[in-house]
Amino acid sequence: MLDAVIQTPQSPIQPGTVSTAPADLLVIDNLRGWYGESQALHGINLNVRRGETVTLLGRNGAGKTSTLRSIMGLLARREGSVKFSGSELIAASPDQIARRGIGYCPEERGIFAGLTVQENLVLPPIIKAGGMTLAEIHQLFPNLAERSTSPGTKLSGGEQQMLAIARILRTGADLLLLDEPTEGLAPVIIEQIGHAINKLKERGFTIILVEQNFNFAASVSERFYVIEDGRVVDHIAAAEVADPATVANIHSYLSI
Ligand SMILES: Nc1ncnc2c1ncn2[C@@H]1O[C@H](COP(=O)(O)OP(=O)(O)OP(=O)(O)O)[C@@H](O)[C@H]1O
Repeated sequence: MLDAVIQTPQSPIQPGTVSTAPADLLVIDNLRGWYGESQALHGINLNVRRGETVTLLGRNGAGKTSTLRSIMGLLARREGSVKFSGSELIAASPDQIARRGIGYCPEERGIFAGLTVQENLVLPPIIKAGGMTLAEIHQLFPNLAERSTSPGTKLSGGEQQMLAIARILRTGADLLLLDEPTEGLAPVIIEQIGHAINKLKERGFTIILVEQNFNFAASVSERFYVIEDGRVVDHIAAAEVADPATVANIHSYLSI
């Protein structure tokens, strides 16, 4: 575990500097974000390599959702640097960011209740080649194929979550931001979501996950960043999670 220096096996990063490793799909440097006058992010530094799944851990109010929203340009004011595929996005609009290939699945899922599963699924525009076809999405989430004509109001929480993820897979986005995909779901559904995320990893998607469910996060992630008070305070590689002392430390960060 690393406190003062945040680093990954292939691309060491000193705090406040930007990695230049070619495999880094996303590099965030000293990201600060505000809601009105209130500052939520005080200097986030992290990097995500192409094909990796990285989880942001931390207590309620630590700044995990705000980090995802900042990546998408959804905070009214943000400063610092967010580089995606080498291009700076800090001044880009949410629309421009989505068109670059970043898909956001918010905690509240945002399913349109009056539309059917199929209508929800085809609503977001395809922004670039390489997205999944409807047949591939139905293979990944068979429940959605069965519920194709059901209105959003009739879906279970698990089905809504599957639909929320499925919607961004068609668009051609290659970086997926998933905010608490297991929240409020039964263990059997969480298992299905985990299975789907592992399939997406196999397909080469890069994923940033926000999770309170550490056991779930550990089953799909290569690395973890711990966020406290709008800053990254620790970085943990999956291999370290085998160490009970590391797990105890993570639980202390999460107050569980
Ligand atoms: N819309 C908002 N307006 C004002 N302050 C906000 C807003 N959303 C979040 N905040 C504040 O920003 C800080 C970070 O919140 P954030 O939602 O990013 O935390 P989190 O780690 O995702 O926690 P949670 O799991 O509770 O969502 C908190 O102090 C929170 O109160």
